[in-house]
Amino acid sequence: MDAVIEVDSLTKRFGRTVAVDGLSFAVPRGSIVGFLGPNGSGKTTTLRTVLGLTVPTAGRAMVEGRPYAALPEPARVIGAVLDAAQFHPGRTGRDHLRVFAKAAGVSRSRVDVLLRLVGLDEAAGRRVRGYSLGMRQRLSLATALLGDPRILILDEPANGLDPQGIRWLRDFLRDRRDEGRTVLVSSHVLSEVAQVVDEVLVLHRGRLVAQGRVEELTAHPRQTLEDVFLDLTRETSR
Ligand SMILES: Nc1ncnc2c1ncn2[C@@H]1O[C@H](COP(=O)(O)OP(=O)(O)OP(=O)(O)O)[C@@H](O)[C@H]1O
Repeated sequence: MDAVIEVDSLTKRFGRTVAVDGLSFAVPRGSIVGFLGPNGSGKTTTLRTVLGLTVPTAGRAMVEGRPYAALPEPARVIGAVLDAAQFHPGRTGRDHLRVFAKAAGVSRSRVDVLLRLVGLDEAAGRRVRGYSLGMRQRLSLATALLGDPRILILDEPANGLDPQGIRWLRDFLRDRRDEGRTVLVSSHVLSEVAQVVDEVLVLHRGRLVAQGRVEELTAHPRQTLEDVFLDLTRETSR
């Protein structure tokens, strides 16, 4: 397998909390992988480690064979939407992207390409303070794509989106995959991503409890992925 992300025996402790507990997995190139688990199961911590934002207690996370910090042109390799991005409310969507494009050494012309791609071209001249949550998510996605990265990491991108927004997001992810990109997308609500993912990783209390293609995990014809997920992550209160 041509793995673009490899997590190897990763452990992260915060004081006495074990957020990630000996986690290993690989993400194949050109796939959409769902990173699933209930609240507090360690998804964000893992994704932050892949992006070099959290230092592991033990183990490692590699991107295209190197730790994030050793990537020669990280913006061209991996783009991320981690949490509801912070936008300057008085800035227009276009200005927001221009500021980030400049910082990333990306040409201004790419800003308009991306605004069209995420369907914000008409709203680009409006201030972000008037944007809906869905529009902010689109702007975050455009920001993550500035460097034309081969890999996208999205932490709970469907949070707060309405059904149209979720459908738009699914189509958007499929289109990125069909361009040959790899997407690792986390969610604690399985139904948001079940239709679009090629594979899922199910996390529970910092450990991998299942990994595989959706149809492999739902061996029984009447069993849905939701059933499997709930079974695997029962007694989740922590
Ligand atoms: N900076 C931190 N300091 C202390 N504890 C932390 C920190 N970050 C995460 N944790 C703890 O580590 C555990 C895993 O958290 P994490 O955010 O990785 O889970 P998650 O699966 O992303 O959850 P959610 O779906 O709620 O975002 C939780 O118990 C959390 O409280």
